Amino acid sequence: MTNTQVTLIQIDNYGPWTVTPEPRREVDLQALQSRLYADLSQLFGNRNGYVFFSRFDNMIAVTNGMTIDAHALIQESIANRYPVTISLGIGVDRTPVDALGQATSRLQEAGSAQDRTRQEILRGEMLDESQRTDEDVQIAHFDVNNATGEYTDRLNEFDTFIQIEQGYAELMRYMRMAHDSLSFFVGGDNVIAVCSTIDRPAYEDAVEHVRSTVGVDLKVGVGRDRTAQDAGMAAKRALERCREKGTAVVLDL
Ligand SMILES: Nc1nc2c(ncn2[C@@H]2O[C@H](COP(=O)(O)OP(=O)(O)OP(=O)(O)O)[C@@H](O)[C@H]2O)c(=O)[nH]1
Repeated sequence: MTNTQVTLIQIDNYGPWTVTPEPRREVDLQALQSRLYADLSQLFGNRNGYVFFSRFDNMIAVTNGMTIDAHALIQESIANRYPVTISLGIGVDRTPVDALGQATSRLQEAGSAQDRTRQEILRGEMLDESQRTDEDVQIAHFDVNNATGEYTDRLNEFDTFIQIEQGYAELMRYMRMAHDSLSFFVGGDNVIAVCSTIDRPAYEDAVEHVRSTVGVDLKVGVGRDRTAQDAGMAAKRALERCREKGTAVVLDL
């Protein structure tokens, strides 16, 4: 049974900051957002967590095994290096969506994302060490079949992007609605889903749903472990076995 610890990362009062004292250059905001994502990816990654960029002003991390002190250190490190601060809300639940819901409530209860006085909130529930098991995190790594031959080598980059994004949009909605799971585009033709306890037929249904709805062919490798990093690596190895065996779904559970 999965038990996911999710951290919502929110830049404090970012909207007003982007236009104070007047609108800041968009290229500078893009550089700030991508550097912040890169740093958070490394800071959480060094502690076996995964960070996904979602909207960049908000990011979602899977943080099983990370303590409140580890979160506080990351928060301090960002405040020391950036012109903005971050708030962190943490939740734990059987499904990733419910864990994110709890993490979100912690921040919403503390005030608005655009409240000048709501800064560097650090609140939430953490998995107790004694509760943790090797089944806590289930990660599915989805990949478009032959994206290079079908799209990259045939279409211009924008039309390729539309195809990949359509597959992603359909998959993220399906996994959210049918399985309370969170799917994130991670570049190229890859989507990583943080899942609830899902079995093989459900993954087969997800792949079939995306194929029949938007015509994008996927394969998926699934892994499970104590941390996002270990489950994610197991998923990548399972995806390689999809390639070797020519099958759509390989579970390493
Ligand atoms: N983020 C991320 N990107 C990847 C990964 N593997 C491949 N990519 C990206 O995805 C693109 C497509 O690579 P593949 O999925 O290996 O190629 P493909 O043409 O779809 O071939 P098959 O997947 O074997 O059917 C690559 O050019 C990379 O940009 C991965 O593990 N993570």
